[in-house]
Amino acid sequence: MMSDLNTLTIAEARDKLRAGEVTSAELTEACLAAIEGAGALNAFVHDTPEIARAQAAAADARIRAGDAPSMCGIPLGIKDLFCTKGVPSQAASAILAGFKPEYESTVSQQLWDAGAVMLGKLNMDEFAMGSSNETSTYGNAVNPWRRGNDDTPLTPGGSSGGSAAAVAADLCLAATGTDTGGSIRQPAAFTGITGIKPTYGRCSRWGIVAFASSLDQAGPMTKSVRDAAIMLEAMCGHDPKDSTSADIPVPNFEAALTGDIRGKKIGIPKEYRMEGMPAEIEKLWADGTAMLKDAGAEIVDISLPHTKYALPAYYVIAPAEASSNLARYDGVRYGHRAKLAAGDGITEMYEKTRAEGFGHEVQRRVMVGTYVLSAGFYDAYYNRARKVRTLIKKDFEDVFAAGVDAILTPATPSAAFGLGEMKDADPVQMYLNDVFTVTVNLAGLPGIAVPAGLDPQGLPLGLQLIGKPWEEGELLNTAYVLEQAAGFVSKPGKWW
Ligand SMILES: NC(=O)C[C@H](N)C(=O)O
Repeated sequence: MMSDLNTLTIAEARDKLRAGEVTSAELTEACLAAIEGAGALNAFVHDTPEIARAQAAAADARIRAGDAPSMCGIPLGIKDLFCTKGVPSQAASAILAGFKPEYESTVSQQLWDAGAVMLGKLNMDEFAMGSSNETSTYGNAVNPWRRGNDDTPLTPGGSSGGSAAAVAADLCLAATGTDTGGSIRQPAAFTGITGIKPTYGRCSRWGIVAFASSLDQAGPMTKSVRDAAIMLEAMCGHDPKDSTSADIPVPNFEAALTGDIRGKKIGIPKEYRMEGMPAEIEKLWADGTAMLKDAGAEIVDISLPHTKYALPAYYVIAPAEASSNLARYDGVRYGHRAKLAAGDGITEMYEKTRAEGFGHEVQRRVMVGTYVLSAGFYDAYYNRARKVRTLIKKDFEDVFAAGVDAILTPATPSAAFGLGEMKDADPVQMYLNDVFTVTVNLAGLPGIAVPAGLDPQGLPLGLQLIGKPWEEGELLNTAYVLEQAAGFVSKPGKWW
């Protein structure tokens, strides 16, 4: 058996599987062994080796029979936010302790139908609320990257931190993530991997635990842009069970990777040049711009004037929707119910259950959300935020209407930070991580993070490309050009 099969990309593994050079069973065992040796990363929170071995055997039979879709036999990790039938699906929350869904999310079902293999469930921020994975009931996942020889543990980002850590550390070939305000792109950037949030409506949200329904989207987290194209195609498509899922044909995204972006217009938005932006982020952005220019793209300065209102609008709209979505966790239907004292009634049951079951960040969002939706404040906060959202969307529409094909920005305002460094600080500090990513969710656009360089301490940095709605193929192709030009091949040194 070849060694290090877990380090393969999806595309490499697919070609070897089809050529009969490896089996899915071998790939799966390599990943299971890698997971077993990576407890220190706390990336996988429920392993499913029996399911993995059975799916791998079925995939091998399919491949032998000549029926090998691209994802067939590929071992994956699944974010704990996806409901997986009979397998704990807790959204990293104590309130869903013991919850094993009776059904499978549409996205994960599509992956299994395509022959992919489930290795287990991945750590995340509780209900996807956070940017460091520190709000998880399982404790945080750890970034496999370190600053030089400094062994300070770093965050893998959030909320899809377990997915990012697992892919970066080669515990799986790829993973699913979800992105409400940056949860795929920020952890991808922090761990040197690729993550795409497709257009809102591309992937079905059915069976994915809801956080903020008008913003949530699923997407792949992978070791390359090609892998993102392959896996995204298997994840998206119309689903009548989700009314927001779009009935739009799914193209062959891999075929879009021509590497030719000559004549494409790339916009550089001046509002993303924040005051006090670290020099390494400035440099990364300038380098990325030069790479696209060298590849034949036309670089244009653009303005997205309402950008500065995006973060406040997001942190009104997302909590508002969360407070409504999370009302269902009441101690009655599933998950945790608090022990009651004699004389406690239903109100005490709700109060105690929710106080015990939800972590602090989730409680904060439920309170903020309830406040901004309350009768006296609805117009001042929620309605105003919705109007701002419309303006942000229009900023992008205007730029695309003027001929811009894609927009280049940094993915995050910094490299990965130390665990614990921001946790107890002002929550707004944590929210600032999302400053470059939330606009994309508010406007419903596709956005991709591509690793493009290292900071002076050797940590990965990512660039973000934002595309036109439903043009993921074009976006992936531009990202592919950036990836090839940046030539990011670094891997974290193994310490775990
Ligand atoms: N879910 C996300 O996209 C993460 C974002 N940082 C949030 O806390 O809302």
